Amino acid sequence: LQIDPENKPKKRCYEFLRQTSRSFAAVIQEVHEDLRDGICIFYLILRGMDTIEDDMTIPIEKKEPLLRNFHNLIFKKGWTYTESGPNEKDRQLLLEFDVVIDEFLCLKKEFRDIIADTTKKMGNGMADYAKDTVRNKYGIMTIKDFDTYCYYVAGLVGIGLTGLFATSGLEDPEFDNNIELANSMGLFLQKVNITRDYLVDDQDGRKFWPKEIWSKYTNDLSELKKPENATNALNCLSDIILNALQHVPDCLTYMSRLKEQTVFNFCAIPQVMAIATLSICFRNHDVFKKVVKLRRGESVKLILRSKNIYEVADIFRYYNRVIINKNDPRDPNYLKISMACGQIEQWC
Ligand SMILES: COc1cccc([C@H]2O[C@H](CC(=O)N[C@@H](CC(=O)O)C(=O)O)C(=O)N(CC(C)(C)C)c3ccc(Cl)cc32)c1OC
Repeated sequence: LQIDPENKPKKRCYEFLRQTSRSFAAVIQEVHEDLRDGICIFYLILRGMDTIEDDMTIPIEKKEPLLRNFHNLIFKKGWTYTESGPNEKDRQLLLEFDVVIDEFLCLKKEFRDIIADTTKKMGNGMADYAKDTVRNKYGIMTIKDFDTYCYYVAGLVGIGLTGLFATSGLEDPEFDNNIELANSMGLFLQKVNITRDYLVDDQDGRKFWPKEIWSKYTNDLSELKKPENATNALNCLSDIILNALQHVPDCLTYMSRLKEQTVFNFCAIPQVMAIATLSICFRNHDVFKKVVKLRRGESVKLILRSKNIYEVADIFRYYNRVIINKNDPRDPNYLKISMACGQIEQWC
């Protein structure tokens, strides 16, 4: 029997975690030990699938079965993926994916079932979108489409994590019934990322902003970045931010129901970063010139403050006010924005 005293595979998984996302890795490492490994492995499996979905060098004939089959591949000891493109950010993770699989197989069965079920649904959703040429050519069409896409890539993560929290015993077993709220946790984060990443996605030729929104302001999403379209660009930006803001009450309700401190921090930190990012993006033309990022000092302050629902509600109220103060009566979305912010103000 070969015992690995320091259990190197597990260490290696946390090294991958640190490589993929420094700030978030630190938050995961603080999570209660009954959930830490489950969340770390879940995160790496999702990262692996996301890397395959993002890799434009993989032909759809190979990508589709890979994604649809990923929930089985995570049970295949020794499996790795060696054909990902040269510039793929997480190439190393896929090259050593057997390490992730070994750790996944050590998780308790309830965790394996939840992770495998989430991976299966997400893999099929990603495959459906990857092969849909209409969407690839014209991007996401309707707001309903937008919510469906975000459900597959982010809502399912919130729902899967909620299952892990409930199964671990650290949160209410009934916590599992907050499917809608868990979905909102994912949709809010994903929509903020899609809003912030306008330029990066435009440069990669990807259109995530739904046509039902941008077609009110331009004939082509890419045109919004031109200086002569600045007014339409800012009003379109308000429209998609309005869409994201509608998930905030659900996210606050979800967080108000969490009991365990490290689970709360793990959930709250990305949410406060998201509302801060969204408020900085609001009516900020830099969104069409670069990737708008929070200053380091502000992020650190937010991380230190997100300790309980009162502090988190305070933070949401503050950034909500930033949006209200920047709201412009000449913006066609002016009234809807003030209504959405009014709702958030009320919740807080
Ligand atoms: C209850 O639900 C959650 C509770 C806590 C955290 C997350 C969510 O937060 C990170 C936070 C994160 O990864 N932040 C990045 C910042 C960035 O992406 O710009 C980072 O800090 O590097 C995030 O963004 N995503 C990616 C998706 C949104 C697609 C799910 C994510 C991916 C895998 C996992 Cl296991 C978790 C999350 C939750 O998921 C909804």
